[in-house]
Amino acid sequence: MAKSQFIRNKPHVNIGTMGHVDHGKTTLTAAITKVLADRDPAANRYVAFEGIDKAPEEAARGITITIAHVEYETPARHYAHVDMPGHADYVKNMITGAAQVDGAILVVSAQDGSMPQTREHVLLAKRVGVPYLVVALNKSDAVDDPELLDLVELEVRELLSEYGFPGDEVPVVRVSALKALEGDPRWVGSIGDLLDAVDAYVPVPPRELGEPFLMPIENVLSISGRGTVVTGKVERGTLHVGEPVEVVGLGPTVASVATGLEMFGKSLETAQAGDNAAVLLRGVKREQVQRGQVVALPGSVTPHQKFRATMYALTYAEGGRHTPFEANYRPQFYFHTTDVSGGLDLGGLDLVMPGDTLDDVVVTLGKPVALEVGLGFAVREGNRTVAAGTVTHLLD
Ligand SMILES: Nc1nc2c(ncn2[C@@H]2O[C@H](COP(=O)(O)OP(=O)(O)OP(=O)(O)O)[C@@H](O)[C@H]2O)c(=O)[nH]1
Ligand SMILES: [Mg+2]
Repeated sequence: MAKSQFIRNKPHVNIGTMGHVDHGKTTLTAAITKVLADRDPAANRYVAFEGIDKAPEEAARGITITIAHVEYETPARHYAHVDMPGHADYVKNMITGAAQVDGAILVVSAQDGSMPQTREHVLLAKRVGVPYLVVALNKSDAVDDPELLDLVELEVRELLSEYGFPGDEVPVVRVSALKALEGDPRWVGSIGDLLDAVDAYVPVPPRELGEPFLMPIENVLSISGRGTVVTGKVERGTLHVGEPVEVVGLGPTVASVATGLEMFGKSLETAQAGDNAAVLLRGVKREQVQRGQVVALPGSVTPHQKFRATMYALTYAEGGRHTPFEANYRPQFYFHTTDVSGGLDLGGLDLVMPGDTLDDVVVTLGKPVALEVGLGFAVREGNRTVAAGTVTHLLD
């Protein structure tokens, strides 16, 4: 299959949209691709609203396109943009770092102002270390009174400052995603202003290119005539076509060689930290690999079932429980890209209240996972994230 080459001629930056339900995150994502495709059709493709949150059948063709990723280019940069489909996914993905972004666009409806999930997302962004936020004051077309817009802007700046972001400095851009999609020149210009603000305000982060290669698997595809392909975001290091890798966690470690690499459907010679890559694995059957494993430099990470950790139990206002949990608690532990069930030894405590921080708990997992000291995880019940933790010592 002849593929065009991915040209790494601009810095690559990962961003995403966050904000309260219905404030226009998906419409804005579509509008950004439209405005950029109109400006530079050679570099950009318009992705309509309907094409953004759902899994396209073309997943098998453009093998790197995982569900919610959209790519686009400004004159300065190449962006991968993630539009989280729902609140629960958002919280889970943020807290585990699965959707680690270099910056985020906080979408706030100018009609409604800051709402509960706006606050919750700002708090989580701070807690998980999203370094930069840019505010899109969306639906500005629907507010006639400029003083009202000023008021909403002030309120958002205060909210940001309350959670430790530089509320006075953060760019706040008044946009209308809907009118920009309809081609209204004034509002098309507003999307341009927003992109300029993102280009200028969100720096290109240092990438850990010298570290051992690691990519948590998000998706597994079998491409007829080629073999098994795994996709995910490269967390660190670099991988060249032809290099050996191991697939680690959840079952026996699988040794393979990366015989092909792609990004957004274009072939790559080298995948590197920050890329949303697809890796073609030589001699691996589809059933041998799964979401939740990692692709790593051989010998660099090992599977473990037992570890010590620090943990923070989310409050009800942060989306956590409103009741404490007790000894013998058996929730799900979300690592990298998947849940594994396990037990929590509270080290003599009887109860953990929402809002508590625990310095030393022991977790025993039902299955081995590729673990390292410093790795973050979420503790979940059903779809709800109730706690967040960090691995401090590996035991077994
Ligand atoms: N007037 C006006 N309406 C808008 C604008 N942007 C989005 N909308 C409308 O707001 C509604 C919600 O938009 P979405 O883009 O689905 O919002 P969302 O934040 O992605 O919503 P969830 O994914 O459900 O959290 C839709 O009916 C949009 O047409 C805008 O700039 N102006
Ligand atoms: Mg949406």
